[in-house]
Order: sequence, then C-alpha cells, then structure tokens
Amino acid sequence: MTSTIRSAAQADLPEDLTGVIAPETVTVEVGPMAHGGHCVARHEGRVIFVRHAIPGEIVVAQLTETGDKARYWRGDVVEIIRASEFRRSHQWKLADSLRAYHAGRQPIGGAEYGHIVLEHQRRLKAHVFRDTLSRIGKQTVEAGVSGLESDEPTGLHWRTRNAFAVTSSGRIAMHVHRSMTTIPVRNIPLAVSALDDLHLWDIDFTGADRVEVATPSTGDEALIIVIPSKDTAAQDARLNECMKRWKKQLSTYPESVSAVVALESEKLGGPIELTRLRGRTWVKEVVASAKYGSKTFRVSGPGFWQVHREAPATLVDAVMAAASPQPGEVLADLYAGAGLFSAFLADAVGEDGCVLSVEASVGASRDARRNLHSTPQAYVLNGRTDRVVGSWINRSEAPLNRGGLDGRSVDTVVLDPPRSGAGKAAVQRIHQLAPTKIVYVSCDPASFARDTRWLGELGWSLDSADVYDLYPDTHHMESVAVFTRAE
Ligand SMILES: C[S@@+](CC[C@H](N)C(=O)[O-])C[C@H]1O[C@@H](n2cnc3c(N)ncnc32)[C@H](O)[C@@H]1O
Repeated sequence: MTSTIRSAAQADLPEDLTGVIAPETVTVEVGPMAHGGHCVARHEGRVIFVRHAIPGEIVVAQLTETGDKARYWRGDVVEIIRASEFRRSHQWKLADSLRAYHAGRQPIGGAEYGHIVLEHQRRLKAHVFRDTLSRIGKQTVEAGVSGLESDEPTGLHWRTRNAFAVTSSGRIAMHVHRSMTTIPVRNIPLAVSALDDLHLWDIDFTGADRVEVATPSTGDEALIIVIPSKDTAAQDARLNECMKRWKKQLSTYPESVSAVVALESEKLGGPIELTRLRGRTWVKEVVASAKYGSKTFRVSGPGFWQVHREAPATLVDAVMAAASPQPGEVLADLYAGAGLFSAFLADAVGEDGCVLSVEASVGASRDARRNLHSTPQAYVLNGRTDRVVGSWINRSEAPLNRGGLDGRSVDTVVLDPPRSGAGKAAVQRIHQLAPTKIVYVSCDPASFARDTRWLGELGWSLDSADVYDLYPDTHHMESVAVFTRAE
C-alpha cells in the first residue's frame, strides 16, 4: 500500500486553497469501501477515511479532519494517480470532489458515489451490507443488491423528497459533508425533473432554516415546506413579515404548487403546526404494484414518504412477499408512517384479520387514518413502538382501542424504523410479542446489524436479506430481511 504526505502546493492545487481547507494532502492506496460512503486507507499506521475514491485506486487525498488524538483522519480525493476501471466522470458538478477542490472549495455531501459506474456501486453496497452484518451483526448472508431498470445508466432523477439548507442571503443550499458550510445549489440532478422546474434558487427564503420539497411521483403537483429558523419562529412580527414575503414570491407558481410553513415541535412525535401559504398542506401519492394493485395515499407537510419515485411499490412488493400475509392473520406494522405497508397488508388479511399500524408522529398517524379509512381491519395507533408493543404485552386482553390485543396474538411483525434502527427496548418488546416471523425493513446497515445481533441473542435467526439500490449515486441502500425463531 503506497502512502506519502505532501503540501497543497506540491499537489498543484490553486493557491487560494490554503487557509480554506487544511493544507495537507496524503497519497494513499485505498482499501475497501466502508459503511458511510468512504474507503478505508492507512497512512503510517493511522486509518484515514477517504471519500470520493474507489477501492484499489491510488489517490491524493486532501485531509479534512486530522489531529494527533483523533482515532481516524478523514480526507477527500483531489487527484487520481491510478484510476479504477469503474470510475466515470461525476454526475453532479457540485458534489464532484475533483472539480470542487480545483475550484477552491469542498464538494457538497449527498452524492458520494456519483463517480462510480452504477453496476459497481451495487457491488460495493453488497460488500458493505455483508461486511457490516458480519462484523456487527455476527451473521453471514448471501445478499446481492438489485437496482431499478429506470435508473440505468446514470442513477439520476429519482428523488421525490429533497431538503435544503438556506444561506445567510436566503438561497437554497446544501451542506458540505460533516460541516455547517453551505453551498448554494441551482439544479439537483438526483431529484425528479419537477423539482428543477420550480426554480427555487430564485426565491429569497431569508428567515428560514430549511426548505423541504415534495414532488410526488405522479408529477402533477408539488408541496414546498418552509421551516423558519428558531430566531424567526420566536418573534411573531418577524415571522409574519417573512411569511408575507415568501407568500408573495411563491404566488407566481401554477395552482398545482402548494406551500406551507412548518413550525416544529421539540419532541419526537409532537405535532408540527402547518400554516398554509398557498394551496394544500398535503400531496397525493399513487402506489401501483403490478401484483398487489394500486392505492392512493395522502402525505401531509414534512411527513415521511420513501424518497425514490419507485421505492414505495418496490418495497410493498418486497414486504408482501416476505410477510406472506394470510386471510385472518394479525399483523403489526411498526413505524408505519402514512400507512404504506398497512394498506396492502390489510387487503391481504381481509376482514377476519387485523393490521395494527403503529406510528409515533401525530401528523403521519392522521394521514394513516385517512389512508386506511376503507379497510376497517387496519387500526392506527399513535405512539412510540416500544410503548405500544409494551402495552400489548402487559394488557393483551384489553380491547384494541385501549392498548390491548383483544386476546389475539400477533402472527407477523413488520418493522421499518428510522435510520437509528429500532433499539434494544423495541427489539425486546417485539421478541416478547412472540410472533412467528419478523420482517425488518432498514435503510441503514449499521443499525440493522446491531438490532440483528440483539435479535440473534434472543434466539431469532436471519433467514434472508435482500438489498435494494433505492438511492443510486449515494452510499445509501434499503434492505428487507426475514427472521424466524431458531428451533
Ligand atoms: C423509515 S419511516 C417508515 C414509514 C413507512 N413504513 C413507509 O414506508 O412509508 C419510519 C417512520 O417511523 C416513525 N418513527 C420514528 N420513531 C418512532 C418510534 N419510536 N415509534 C414509532 N414510530 C416512529 C417516523 O415518524 C417515520 O414515519
């Protein structure tokens, strides 16, 4: 493994780079891809996490985080000495480390695989998934990664949900990786084209902390969600003045574009107050599964929805195949959001069965009640998973609307927690519920591996895990795994 250290000047970087970023570079041969989107390299016995590289390459990396006491250093590739055969020109100029550093700035985060051909991105994701699961989860699985045909070959134009920081001059921006530095953006190649059509970079969002945009896969509407900064939110007069300005600027959009101001509650699941600037406070999403039919969902404000335009149907198909729900069964859909999986599961269990749809967010639970209105066998329970499941265990004979199970037992648990995973308390509760099968949907291999280890310690074995590339050009991935109780 090669490894030398030199200054920015030696690396032929522009003069003005000195002082903007740490002046030192290292030349290293990079090793395997790790969870988080960086390759692991070593320099004089120290581990350096190098972003924008491909395993096997020799690169010059600009050090971005160093320190004698730091466990790891971090760096971005600024020059390629020996390129991988899987390298291509980066799909997004602002996220391209090579072009960014040569222009005297750092790349924005969020498309750290954009320089790798799609097929190899998937090989790397399969490696990361298997490696993380074996190191943290103590499990060996044969997981490959399947991608969507419509993403070939670029991996662009799939995001229906996008979030932006706001610069001090009010322009939409994205953050540099692990930094508060913001870089204004003008077009977003990962997003569906409806986002660029809005030309949001022309709007002055001064007074806002974040702007989120939902551009549903149907392509015929959009919802702009403006989140005021804490300062703005704390002063009524300032908030009113900002809302007036935002409303005026947004008034030129076609009627199909809605906009709201969202005031966040401090606590998880606390209500988010939505004030309408124009149009509706929600969008319509249509999920069409070739096998399980088509359903329409309402998703309010910043409520969770799978971000890839084809993710909802892909995951519904995967969850239905994994859970294999039968008429009359009782299923728990934990971390259920607006009821995506619950709706399809409810059709399958029929009126003699029951789906318990558990979600912590008040707004998402409200949407789920509307979305599941036509399937009375689906019950929406608003609360934290560990508490709701704990109540089922302690008061199993109580009626469903009083926190019990009406004397029934749960056949299958489906869970789809946020990136942080389910955690020990929820895993223990799910185990105590004693279902015959657990279907675990995850967007983070590390928290999934940790929960897998705990499930393993409680006697559950991992039967299968399928990985889906629903976030091309980024390091993220989605997995659907099935656990059954070991004999
Ligand atoms: C990854 S999303 C999955 C939503 C849904 N399955 C879907 O595919 O649309 C995770 C959901 O869990 C909710 N959530 C977060 N922490 C929770 C908790 N402790 N208990 C229940 N729900 C929680 C979030 O509000 C979010 O809606």
